[in-house]
Amino acid sequence: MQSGSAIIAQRTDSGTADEATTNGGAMGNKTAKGETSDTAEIRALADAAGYDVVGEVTQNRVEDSKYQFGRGKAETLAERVETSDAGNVIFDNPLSPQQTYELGELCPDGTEIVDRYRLVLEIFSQQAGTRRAKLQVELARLQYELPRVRAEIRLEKEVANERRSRNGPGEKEDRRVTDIKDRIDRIKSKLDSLSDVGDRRREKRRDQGFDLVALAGYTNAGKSTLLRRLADDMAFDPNTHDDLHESAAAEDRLFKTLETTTRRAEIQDRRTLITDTVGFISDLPHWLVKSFETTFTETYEADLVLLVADVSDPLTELREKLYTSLDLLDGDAERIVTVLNKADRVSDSELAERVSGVSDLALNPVAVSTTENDGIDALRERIADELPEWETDRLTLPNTGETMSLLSWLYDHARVEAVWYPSESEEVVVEFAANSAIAERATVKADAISA
Ligand SMILES: Nc1nc2c(ncn2[C@@H]2O[C@H](COP(=O)(O)OP(=O)(O)OP(=O)(O)O)[C@@H](O)[C@H]2O)c(=O)[nH]1
Ligand SMILES: [Mg+2]
Repeated sequence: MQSGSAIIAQRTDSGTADEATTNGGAMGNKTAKGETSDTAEIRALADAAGYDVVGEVTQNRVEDSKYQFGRGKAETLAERVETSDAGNVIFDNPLSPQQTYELGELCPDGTEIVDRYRLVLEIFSQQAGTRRAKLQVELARLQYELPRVRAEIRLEKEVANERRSRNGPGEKEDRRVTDIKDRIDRIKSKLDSLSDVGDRRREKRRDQGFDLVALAGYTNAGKSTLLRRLADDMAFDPNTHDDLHESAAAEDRLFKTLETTTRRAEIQDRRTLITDTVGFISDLPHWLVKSFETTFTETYEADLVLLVADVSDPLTELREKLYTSLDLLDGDAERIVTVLNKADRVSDSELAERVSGVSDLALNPVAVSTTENDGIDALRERIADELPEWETDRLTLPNTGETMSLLSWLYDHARVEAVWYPSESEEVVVEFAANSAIAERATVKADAISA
């Protein structure tokens, strides 16, 4: 038995986020009157894409191959669309190309049939701001289209064969497929070159003594808000750090963040760069997740991942979201600290219940309220604890100008613990702690001075 649901919706004029925003409470236990929790997430997604939802139709039964719903339900849906005068039907589940076609035939002329994947693509393309995000969305869209175009060609061929037509679709349609494939290849190679840039940038940042922290988690968990809370207000040189932005946009809306934003934060005495990433959601197809690979790479290659979750979600939902997030992180992330955010929305006993209820998924989670600035200091301590240990090193150098400039380089890139000038010698001794890249470079520099 599978449950299917569809919502009937109307595009708002602007199609933009702001006007369509309701609170993200559209999810889970916070459902408004008249909507079932079954449709909460698809409603929130529709809202994020700029639709006004005017009704819903749900059914519990085995999926029907023609309409996804059984015929009776599909007809009810079509009638409801007719009377509500809405132009869109949005299915929570993916639809096959045939189902999309059949539903289009059944509903009033001009009704747009949208499924979950297409809806997510719509949101993504509205949100994509940077070149990389645009390319990723375009890649996802082409990958969505490819099997559909293939199916369309198959259907056309069948129809042509039935009519015994001699001029059935041939080369021309095949070209539609090759066109899409060519575009996919081109976009992939562009993205590859952009991710090389990302690799080099990450390398360089480690060399500069930064620890890399990534924020990950379900959409609307509060990642961008937390980034702003943790970050220093320091402006960065846009020439060397072209993905560092003053702000990470936060809004109570699904998929607000579609590209990575990195900001600098001093955590205890560690200089970190914290990167905000695209939010997760369940039931996303593999190709869609893959198209955001460059975003995920930031997460995999970070020294530490903060997995943010909304602790005010009911326990089952919280568990599902954590599970989805961990699954997407795919065991690749080395160190994960789970942050249970929005603690201000639950009572102490509810919080305790959630913490013990997720103990198999999240060991020692940190509960915080980002908006109330509660628990943030404890989180900072925890981050500092979990970052890879710094090496402690001692260098003995001649007391020269070159040594002084190495010393000032160390002040910039490491934590200088002590400097002393042993009497009876013309030497300087410096003791410092640093990440391995910095410690290695310091040794190389010191060797050059002593040689
Ligand atoms: N009550 C409460 N609300 C919070 C807290 N932290 C964030 N929020 C709200 O949650 C909503 C979502 O926050 P974002 O920071 O945009 O969430 P996100 O995880 O970046 O979302 P995506 O970019 O879509 O993945 C916003 O309305 C925030 O104001 C918190 O500690 N308590
Ligand atoms: Mg965000």
